[in-house]
Amino acid sequence: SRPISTVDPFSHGFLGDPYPHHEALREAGPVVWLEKYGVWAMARHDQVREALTDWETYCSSAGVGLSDFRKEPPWWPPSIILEADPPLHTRTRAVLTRLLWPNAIKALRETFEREADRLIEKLVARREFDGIADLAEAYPLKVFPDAVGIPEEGRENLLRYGSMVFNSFGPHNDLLREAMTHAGPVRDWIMSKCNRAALAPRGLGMQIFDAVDGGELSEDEAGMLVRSFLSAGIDTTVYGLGNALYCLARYPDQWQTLRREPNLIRNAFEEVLRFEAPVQTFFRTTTRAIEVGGVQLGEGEKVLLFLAAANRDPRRWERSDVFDISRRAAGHMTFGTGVHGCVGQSVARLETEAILAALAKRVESFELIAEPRRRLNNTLRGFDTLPLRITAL
Ligand code: HEM
Ligand SMILES: O=C(O)c1ccc(C2CC2)cc1
Repeated sequence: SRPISTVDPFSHGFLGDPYPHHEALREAGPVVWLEKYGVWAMARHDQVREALTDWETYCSSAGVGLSDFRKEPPWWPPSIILEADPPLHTRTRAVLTRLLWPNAIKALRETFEREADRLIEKLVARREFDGIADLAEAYPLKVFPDAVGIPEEGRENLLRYGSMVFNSFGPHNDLLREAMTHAGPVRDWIMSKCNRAALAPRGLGMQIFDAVDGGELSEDEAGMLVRSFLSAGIDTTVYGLGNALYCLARYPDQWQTLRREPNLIRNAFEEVLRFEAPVQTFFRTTTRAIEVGGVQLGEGEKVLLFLAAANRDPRRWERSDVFDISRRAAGHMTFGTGVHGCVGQSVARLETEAILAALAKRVESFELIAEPRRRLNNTLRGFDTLPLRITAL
């Protein structure tokens, strides 16, 4: 017998307030059958970590969304890194790992910190602003596309494309349909940036094409990896930064601790990622029959991994529902883990830490002056608006 749940994890109700549903899924068993979609769910830390680590049993090449690429045509040409298994994945991942290595991040640090200081000085002068439009979107849309080497005009397409990408990992619901309304022009804009002619000479994008000249990639593969940067590198950090601002405004005592101890900034972002994961879920597909917690999974079955539920599993975390920037937050699943663990996490950390450091130098306190509105998405969790007022130091 297998534990069964009738919950719809892509409904507005679930996406709006997932935590009670996560708790129910964790308590139902190590693996639970989701009747609504005919897929398995794993919500406990141990099972999520195990599935992400065992890429041979739980593969990515059938897609990391609900759709099984072997049974229905993918909506986009599959990513040659996210939606690939070794050996293809090993070669493409090696290129991006080298480009985003700590040395590369050091080269970006000065620029990212200068841009953060400039933006925060402007916002402190304004006193009231929207934490999403004026900060969480504005900053990543400036610094990362600059680093990749694409021009300024048309960058709002990056947000539209992110919404298409992250909603496409879910079912054909209203959120996906809404995201796809202008899919054609948005996709054309994105693909127009994924070639040598569109990229600045020494940016991260052109560095991918340098790997072609070194014989590691084909010209087409290089274009696909630039698409990966433009797909993964913006919306994730926008939602992550927005969630950081929300947590620190919602728990002012944590902000006061952080402001007084800026060396906690790195750990504070890790706790934000654990407590309010911007990326909530990903799928895998079984490559063989396997028994989990006494339950038999068949070959070719989709498994929905609830990263955000694993992050609050009381089997792994003390006071798992408490936002505490002093706890050891390492071990959260929000960057994934194993061979597909986020290759851009150093960029994400650099962006968020630069903003938090710029705020800690100038802001005594900040508060929500109205109820924030959520931006629902099949994969991402975060806000559409975050009305903030700050008090300068
Ligand atoms: C807070 C920000 C971010 C979060 C929460 C995040 C989360 C994730 C997660 C969960 C995965 C694993 C997906 C899986 O296992 O199927 C992943 C992979 C990936 N991320 Fe990130 N990411 C973030 C920022 C970034 C940035 C800034 C970049 C680009 C520089 C990036 C590029 C990638 C790529 C290319 C992969 C695929 C890696 C692979 O499959 O080997 N991400 N990310
Ligand atoms: O390679 C890609 O296109 C890609 C798209 C989205 C992500 C999400 C996990 C951050 C990662 C990679």
